[in-house]
Amino acid sequence: MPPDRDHDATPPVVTGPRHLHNLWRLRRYVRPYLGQLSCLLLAAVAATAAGIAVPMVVRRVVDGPIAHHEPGGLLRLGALALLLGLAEAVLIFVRRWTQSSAAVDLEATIRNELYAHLQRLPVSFHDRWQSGQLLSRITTDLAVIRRFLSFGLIFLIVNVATYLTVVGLLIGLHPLLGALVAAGAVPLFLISRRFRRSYLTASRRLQDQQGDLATLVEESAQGLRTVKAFGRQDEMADRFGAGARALRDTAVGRNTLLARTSAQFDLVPNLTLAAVLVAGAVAASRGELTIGELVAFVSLHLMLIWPIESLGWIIANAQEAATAADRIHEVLDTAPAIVDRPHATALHPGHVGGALRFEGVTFGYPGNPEPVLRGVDLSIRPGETLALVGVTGCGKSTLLSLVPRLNDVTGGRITLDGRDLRDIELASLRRVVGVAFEEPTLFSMSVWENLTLGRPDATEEEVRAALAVAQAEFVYDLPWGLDTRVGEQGLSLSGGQRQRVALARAVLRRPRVLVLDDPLSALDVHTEALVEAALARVLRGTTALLVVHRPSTVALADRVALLADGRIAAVGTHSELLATVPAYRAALSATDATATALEAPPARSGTSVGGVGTLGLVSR
Ligand SMILES: Nc1ncnc2c1ncn2[C@@H]1O[C@H](COP(=O)(O)OP(=O)(O)OP(=O)(O)O)[C@@H](O)[C@H]1O
Repeated sequence: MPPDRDHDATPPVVTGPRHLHNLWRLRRYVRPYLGQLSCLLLAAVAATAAGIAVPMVVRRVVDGPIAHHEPGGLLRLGALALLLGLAEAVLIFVRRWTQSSAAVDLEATIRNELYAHLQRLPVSFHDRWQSGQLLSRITTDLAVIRRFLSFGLIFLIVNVATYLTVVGLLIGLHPLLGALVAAGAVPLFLISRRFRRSYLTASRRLQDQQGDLATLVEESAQGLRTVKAFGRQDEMADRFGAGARALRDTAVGRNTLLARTSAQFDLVPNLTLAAVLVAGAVAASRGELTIGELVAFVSLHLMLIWPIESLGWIIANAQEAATAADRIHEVLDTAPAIVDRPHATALHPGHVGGALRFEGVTFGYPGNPEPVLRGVDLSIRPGETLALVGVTGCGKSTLLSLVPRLNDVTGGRITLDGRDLRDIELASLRRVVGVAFEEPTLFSMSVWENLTLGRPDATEEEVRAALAVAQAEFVYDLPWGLDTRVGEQGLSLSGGQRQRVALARAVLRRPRVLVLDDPLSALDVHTEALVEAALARVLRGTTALLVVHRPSTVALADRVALLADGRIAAVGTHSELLATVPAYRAALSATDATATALEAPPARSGTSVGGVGTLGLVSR
C-alpha cells in the first residue's frame, strides 16, 4: 500500500502562466460548445449591462422628473427601469439554462475521453498509479473544471467587463473620484498575485490528498477480509484517520487563506466607497456633481462590490481548475506504450495456425534495473500444449503476459505463425488469444455478462458448453441463474468458482491460442481432472501455454519448459526432464506432497471422464 507512489509520477507545482497552459489546452473540448458558451457569455454581459444601466436611469430620474417635479417623466423612466430589471431577470435565466447543459456535456466528453485513454494505457501504467488517484481525477477534478468553465470563467469575464465599464462611467461622471476608485485596482492586483501563488500550492496538495484517501478507502474495502482476519481494523482506522486529518488540515488552511484574502478584497471597495461618499458630498456641495450624478456614482460604485468580493472565489476556482487540468493531463499525456505498429495488419481467426515462437525474448519492468526475462527461446507447435514450470517469482506470469501483449518485449521478438506480434493489429491478436489468470477478475455484473465479456454474441448453447468445459455449471444454481449479479470483483463467489467462470469466459472465445496462468490452482484435484478432460476435448487443435505448479497437471502437457534465471533452461517431456534435469525436479518438488505425487502416478490419471481420460491433452 505505498501511499506516495503517485507522487513519483506527478511533477512539482508550477506557478505562473505556464501553470495555466494545461487549462488552456482544454480549449479543444470547449470548441464544440463555443456557440452555447458564446450565447451564455452574451446573456451574462447583457444582463450585467442592463444592471449597470439602472443607476444611469436613476440619475435621470433624480436630476429630471424629481428635481423639476414632472410626474410624466417619472413614469416613463420608471417604466424603463422596470424593463431593464425584467430584461436582466430574463437574461440571467437564459445564462443559467445554457450554462448547465453545456458544462455538463463538456464534462461528460472529457470524462469519456479520459476513461478511454485509461483503457488504452498499458498494465505497467496502472501498476504505477494508485487507483484512488485516477478515481479522483475522473470525478473530482473534472467537476472542478466544469465549475470553472460554467461559473468561474464566465464571471471572470463578466466581472472584469463590469469593472472596466463601471470605472469608465465613474471617470465620465467625475474624473477625480473615478480615478480614486480606479486606484483601488493596485492593491487588488497585489493581493490577488500573492493569493494565487499560495492557493495553488494548497489546492494541489488537497487534490492529491483526496486521491490518496480514495486509494486508502478502496484498498481497505477490497482487502477487508484480510484486514479483519489479521485484526488490523484499528490500524487501518488510524491510517485513515491520519489521512483524513491531513486532508482536513489542508482544507482548513486553504479555506482560511481564501477567507483572509476575501476579507482583504472586501476592504478595498468599502474603503474607496467611504472616500467616495465623503469626497462626493464635498463635490456635490461645490456644485461639481448634481445630486442625481452623486446617487448614480454611489449606485455604480456599489455595483463594483460583488465583482471585487467574488474575485477571491474566482481566482480560487481558476487555480483549482488549473491544478485539475494539470492532474488530468498527467494521465492524458501518458502515451499508450502498447499500440499497433504503422503497418500492422489484422489476423483472421480462421487462418491462424497457432505456431508460437519466442526468439531471444528479454523483458524488464519499468524502473527495475534487473530484467525478468533474459533471452527466452521457445517454440510451441500449432495445437501443442506446453507447460511452463519454474520456481516462484522466476517470471512465468510475466512471460505469459507477453503473448496477448499486456506487456511488450524489451528485446527479441515473439511470433505467431512467423509474424511478429507487434505487426499484428492488437485488437485482432487479442481476439485469437484467450487468457485466464490465476487471480481471475470478475466484474460486478451478471454471470452472463461476465462470461460473454469477450463474445457478446455468444449463444446460450455456446455458454452452456463453455461452462461444461470449466465445470462451472454451478452458476445455474445461483439464485437468479446466469442473471445473478456477482459482487464487486466476483467476491460473492469462492476462489475456485471464480476461476472456473474465468476459464469458461476464456474458452467461450474459442481462442486459437490459449494462455492459462495456473487457472486451476484453486480447484480440488477431482474437479481439476474433470476440467482438464473437458478442456482436452473442446480445445483440441488449440495452441496452449500453461503455467502450472501441480505435478499432476504438468504430466498432462505435451511438453514442459523449465524457466530459470530468465531463460528456458530445459524443454522436453515431463518424464525426460524429471529423469535428467535436477532443477526441474527441484522446481516441482517444493513440497513433500509434490514429491510424493511425482513418484506415484497421479491417482486421477487413470480416471476417465465422459470417455476422455485426463491424458487427453498428452495424446493429442
Ligand atoms: N508489475 C510488476 N512490476 C514490477 N515487477 C514485477 C511486476 N510483476 C512481477 N514483477 C516481478 O517480476 C518477477 C517475476 O514475477 P512473475 O509474477 O512473472 O513470477 P512467477 O514466476 O509467475 O511467480 P509465481 O509462480 O509466484 O506466480 C518477480 O520478481 C516480481 O517481483
